[in-house]
Amino acid sequence: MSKQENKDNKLRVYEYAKSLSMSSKEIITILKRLNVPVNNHMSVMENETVSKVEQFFKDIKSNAAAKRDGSETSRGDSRKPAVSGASSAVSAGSTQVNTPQQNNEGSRSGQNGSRNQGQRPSGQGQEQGQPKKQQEKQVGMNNRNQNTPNASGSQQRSQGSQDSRRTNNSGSSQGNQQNNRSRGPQGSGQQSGSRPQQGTGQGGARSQGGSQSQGSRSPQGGGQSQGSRSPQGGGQSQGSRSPQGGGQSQGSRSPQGGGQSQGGRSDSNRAGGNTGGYSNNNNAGNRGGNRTNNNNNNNRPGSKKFDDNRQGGFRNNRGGKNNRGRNQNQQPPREKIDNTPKKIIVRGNMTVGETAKLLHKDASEVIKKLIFLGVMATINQELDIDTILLLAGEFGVEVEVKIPVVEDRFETVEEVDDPADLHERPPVVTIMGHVDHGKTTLLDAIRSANVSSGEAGGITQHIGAYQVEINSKKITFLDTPGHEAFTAMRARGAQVTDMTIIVVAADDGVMPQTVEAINHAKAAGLPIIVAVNKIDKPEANPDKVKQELTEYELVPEEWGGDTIFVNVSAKQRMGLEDLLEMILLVAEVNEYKANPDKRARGTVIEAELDKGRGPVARILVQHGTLKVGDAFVAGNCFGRIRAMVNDKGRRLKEAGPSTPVEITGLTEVPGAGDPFMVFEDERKARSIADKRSITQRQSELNTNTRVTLDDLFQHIKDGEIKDLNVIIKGDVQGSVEALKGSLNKIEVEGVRVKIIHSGAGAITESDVILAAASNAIVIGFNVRPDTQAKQTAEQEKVDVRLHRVIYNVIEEIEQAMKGMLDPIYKESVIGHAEVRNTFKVSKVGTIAGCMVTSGKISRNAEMRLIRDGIVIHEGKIDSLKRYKDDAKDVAQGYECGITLESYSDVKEGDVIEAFIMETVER
Ligand SMILES: Nc1nc2c(ncn2[C@@H]2O[C@H](COP(=O)(O)OP(=O)(O)OP(=O)(O)O)[C@@H](O)[C@H]2O)c(=O)[nH]1
Repeated sequence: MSKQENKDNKLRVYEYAKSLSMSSKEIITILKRLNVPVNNHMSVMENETVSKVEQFFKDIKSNAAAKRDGSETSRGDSRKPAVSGASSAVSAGSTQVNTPQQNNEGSRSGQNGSRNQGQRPSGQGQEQGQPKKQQEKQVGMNNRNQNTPNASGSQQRSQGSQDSRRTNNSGSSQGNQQNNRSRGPQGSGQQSGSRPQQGTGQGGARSQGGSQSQGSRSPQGGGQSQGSRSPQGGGQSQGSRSPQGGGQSQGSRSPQGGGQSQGGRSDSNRAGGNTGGYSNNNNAGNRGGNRTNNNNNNNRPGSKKFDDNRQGGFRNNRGGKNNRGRNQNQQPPREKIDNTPKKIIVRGNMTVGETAKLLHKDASEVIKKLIFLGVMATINQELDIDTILLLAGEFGVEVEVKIPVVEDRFETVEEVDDPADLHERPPVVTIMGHVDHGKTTLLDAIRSANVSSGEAGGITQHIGAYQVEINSKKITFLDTPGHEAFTAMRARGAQVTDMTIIVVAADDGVMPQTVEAINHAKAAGLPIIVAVNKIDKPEANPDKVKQELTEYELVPEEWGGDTIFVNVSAKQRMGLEDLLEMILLVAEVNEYKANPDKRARGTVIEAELDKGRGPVARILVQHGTLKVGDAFVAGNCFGRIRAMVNDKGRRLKEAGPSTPVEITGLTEVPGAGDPFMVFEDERKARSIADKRSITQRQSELNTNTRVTLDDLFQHIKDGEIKDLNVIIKGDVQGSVEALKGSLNKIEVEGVRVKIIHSGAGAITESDVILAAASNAIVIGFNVRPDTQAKQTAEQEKVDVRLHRVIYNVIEEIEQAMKGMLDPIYKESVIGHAEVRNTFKVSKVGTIAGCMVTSGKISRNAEMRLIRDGIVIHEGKIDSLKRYKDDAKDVAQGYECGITLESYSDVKEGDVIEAFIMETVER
């Protein structure tokens, strides 16, 4: 209406486009698509044409609305307002209306429903009910615009409502904030405003609206905005519009403004703002400032489509370019969406940048937080897991640390189970003690006692470990006699035992191996039970044993200590039950538990190649449950459990924690103490086993297993050497014998010298080869290796020691065995200084005025004076000065004065080379 009525009463494309906040080109395109002849932006749009365009919009709108309705139901309310806004925008002519509504929906649930409904219907209602096409057009436009203020704006125009706009503006200006807030409403407000203007009788709608939303506001405000929306739907279509048309528009507008302004403060304001609608929007958009703008902005993205909210934009345009400008300029930054993850998974150290990315934060933000935590870091700096944990905590992000399992080193991975998954398991017990104190007899006695009591037939087989049952509780004994197996396993990192029974013969008392066993058990941190054996013997003196053991901090309970002592006779089978009960008591106290509900893991106790069955391994299941058919890795071998038997010779299908079993199905024979673990399938097991053997081979290659005197002590310490193999070559047989005699007497820390070969004459290549084969060192007394021997020794890394004094040989070997060889020193040049001047000072000598040309000169360094490439003096620096001050160090590029200790023949051009002697690690 407005445009047509305005000016020459002709609506031109550009005007129409402008009224829709669209480009002329867009309208032309639409017209062409509708097969309406059009030349350019100045072409006149007949009513019929406008109707067609509006119908086009409407179609799009209804299609989109239908789609959206479908999708909305599925999406639910969870959508973010922005998203909904966009979708609504897309949805066509009614979009703007929708948009606001949706926005509202997002923000306020109450209004939404009504608005939406109102809006859509309004579009339709208008068309149907409006007598004039123009109205329709406007409506159509409104529909588009409806959403936006534009629509209303256009209407206003038509009605000469400019004044009202102004008023509106004023109103809106006041109510801006509100308006702003009520983005959605604004849209709707506009519509409503516009509709009435259109004379469609929206007024009625308004009145309704008034009642709806803004009871509090002025009826006008409320009536307008809401009326327009929800009512629009119903009200409009039903003739309520017409009556309201003019009166409303005018009346309502100005009041609207008022309503807005007032409303602005209260909640109703929003409504008011909304209602104030178009004006508000305009104002809001323009003046209203940011929030409104925000609304607009928010709408904009969606509004790119011609249906959109943009229309609101048109108003803005109308309101003045400034508005636009403002809107644009003032576009406040979009609210940052907090996309901080709830939880992150960390698999190791990460740089600050990587961490920031994971936390969805800017690196700068992370760096700030780190500073706050006292960590100064750059973006590329690596953060350890602890720091990442701290950092994530600061952002309220949960961290799951998942260190990738090095599968081929599975024995190094400690498994942590949920305490709820842990179940009691039998204790695993080892028996240790001095030779002949009765370990084997005791083990046999316990086993046979148990067998005879619990097992029919009593046939047992030796599988390296066995279980006995007492008081319905099981105890697992490792029956590898002596402590060797135990210590060997420990040396391999296998901790299989829970407690140790130290057997001491009551007639013999504490002996060296008793002490050794105690020390081993203590080193492993195991509880100790002392079994005082052979009490059947008349000369047995258990108290003496107790007394002796107090020296090793094993004090019986009756004497105030906490060590359990049990008197037994393995031979007579006395006290065995007491011993077993005590074991259970210790187990109860220590609560040995394991998770039986996972794949099995354990240790190989013994393994051998059985003629009939192939490789057989006795293993102790320590975690999880081992099942027949499980694929596994044992050491560097793999296999699939073919059959499994327990210590009683019974076939088992499953074996839980602390169960010793003998398994078949291996491809090779693993070593005692090898770790055992089940894998998901045989292929995996094979690849893990392969990797393990490669790693082992590599580490074997890397380690120099050849013994030298320099690392002898280390080998001794590691328990790798019990005998130091030596080959002696001397000038004469007499000196060789003398040397042999002396070396044979050396024994340090249980390690002895073992002479594997000796003779008179030079050291030959065959001596060196023998030494290499038997991991020996070669001692040459007054002899030298021949050239070939020298080369082979270097190649084979055989340690050849040459001496002229017997005493020195003995001392060197002894020191090496004690790890007390004199340290080796290496010279390290630290800098050079060039003498530029010399000054002779009485009592001081010659001061060399120098320039440090490389490195540094240190006061404490040793020096050599070089003249023309020849070392003419070696000694110490006496004094080092910078100007008049003593200096500790003078760095490159600085001048200094140097005097040398007991040497004053320094000349210009000489070079002073400073060096220090450094200790070299053996
Ligand atoms: N009288 C008596 N003799 C016992 C008792 N226990 C073991 N013996 C005897 O002591 C000797 C050594 O017993 P073993 O069980 O072989 O001792 P061990 O500690 O296992 O010995 P090694 O395996 O060599 O370390 C045997 O002759 C047993 O018969 C006991 O309680 N009373």
